[in-house]
Amino acid sequence: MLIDVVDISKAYTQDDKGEPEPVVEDLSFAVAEGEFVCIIGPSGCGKSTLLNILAGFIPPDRGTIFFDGRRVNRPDPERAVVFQDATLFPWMNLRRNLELGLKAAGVAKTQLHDIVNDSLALVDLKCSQKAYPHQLSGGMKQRAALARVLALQPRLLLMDEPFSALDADTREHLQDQLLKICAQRRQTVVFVTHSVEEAAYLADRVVIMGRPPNRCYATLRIQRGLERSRTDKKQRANILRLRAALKDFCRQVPDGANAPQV
Ligand SMILES: Nc1ncnc2c1ncn2[C@@H]1O[C@H](COP(=O)(O)OP(=O)(O)OP(=O)(O)O)[C@@H](O)[C@H]1O
Repeated sequence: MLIDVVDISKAYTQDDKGEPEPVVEDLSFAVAEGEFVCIIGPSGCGKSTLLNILAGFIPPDRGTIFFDGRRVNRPDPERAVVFQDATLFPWMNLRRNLELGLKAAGVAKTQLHDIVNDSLALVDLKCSQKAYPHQLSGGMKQRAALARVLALQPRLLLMDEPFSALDADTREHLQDQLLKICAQRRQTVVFVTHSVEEAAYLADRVVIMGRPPNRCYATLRIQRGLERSRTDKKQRANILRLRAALKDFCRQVPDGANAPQV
């Protein structure tokens, strides 16, 4: 397994005097190399917290994350993150934005040109390399943010609702582009989304997180035919199973119960 999440828990204190409120509790799952795993769950259930722990931005209070057998305890370009808002530097054109991340990662100057070209080509943005962020549409900015991260050739791509601010057509186009890139690179992805349809379309497996205080977790393997479809019978069944699991998870469940595989 590329990632092993072992019994992690995280609590936050909302003010200085209050008791820490658990956000993630005793969560375990694993992700294989090349697998696409989506995380879904109701608002506030700790999806972004989990992603930040996987990225090494924040430590869990208990439990451990292993990445390729090594304990995760700090951020690393091997585990790159794409956020909901494309955080591009507005005073730099696209090419410069991509170069900056590569320079910070210590990539040699002689390699920059080719890596940036390849990464922009992957997301169909080579023609816009001289454009500044304010000259790009929302979808183009998000593709640029993806290109910047792909340029680093991360072994794990962590994505926090990267397409949620986009219109439906752009979103579907980017989903397909991402899947194409993942197939080309055998990219491992952990992708947070609110959308059951998005999770069912993109994921090989979905981790479902329940709502506090009585939380539980389960994983669901997505069933599909040879071709991915947004509408076929298997896909409709996946969506229904995910919806049913989420509905269950938003209800009160027995304290500490860890749900079985859905
Ligand atoms: N740094 C922090 N300090 C205190 N509380 C926090 C902090 N970060 C998150 N929280 C709280 O932890 C809970 C989970 O937040 P998180 O953003 O992980 O949930 P989420 O499932 O990603 O939510 P959403 O779907 O709405 O984005 C929320 O109640 C939030 O207010």
